[in-house]
Amino acid sequence: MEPFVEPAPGFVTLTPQSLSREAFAPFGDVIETAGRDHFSINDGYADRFHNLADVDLTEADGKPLLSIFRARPRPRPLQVDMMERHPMSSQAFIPLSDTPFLVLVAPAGEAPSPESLTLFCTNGCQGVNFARGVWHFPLLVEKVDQEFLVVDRGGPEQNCDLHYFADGVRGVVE
Ligand SMILES: NC(=O)N[C@@H](O)C(=O)O
Ligand code: NI
Repeated sequence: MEPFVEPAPGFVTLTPQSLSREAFAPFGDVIETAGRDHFSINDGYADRFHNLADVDLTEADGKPLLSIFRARPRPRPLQVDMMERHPMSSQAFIPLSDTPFLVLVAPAGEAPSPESLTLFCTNGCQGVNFARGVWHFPLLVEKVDQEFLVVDRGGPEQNCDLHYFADGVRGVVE
């Protein structure tokens, strides 16, 4: 797959905003228990926070996959030179430790511009589910390796489009 090449170099410094269900709604779901409906199960010995994300994995007989990613911190300042998307499915990242991480996204649709990037920081108790086609930068963990439960789609199709900016954009957190 030939990567897209952004015609005009962009240069933005990205400042993270706190992740919230409302702010992230254009990009997918926030996976958390705070403020979410739940009901008692197992004779009262557990609460079920039910159906927290739109898990969209069955396009063209896709197979739901459950994996663990161990992400390592990237050098800072981060040169954001690309974004990716999955046109056939959603992709969820649920942290296995209560450590904040960064989430860099752009709306689904045409190739992202530097100006269309939005950077979030989680509170350590949140995961995210990228809706189908939403542009995102690969996992951005802060200072230490961090593991995530990942729920995404398996199948023979090419389900990962890459978009490269012309000269990259600098930013994220120094
Ligand atoms: N490459 C891979 O399996 N995962 C990416 O899609 C990602 O968003 O981390
Ligand atoms: Ni991805």
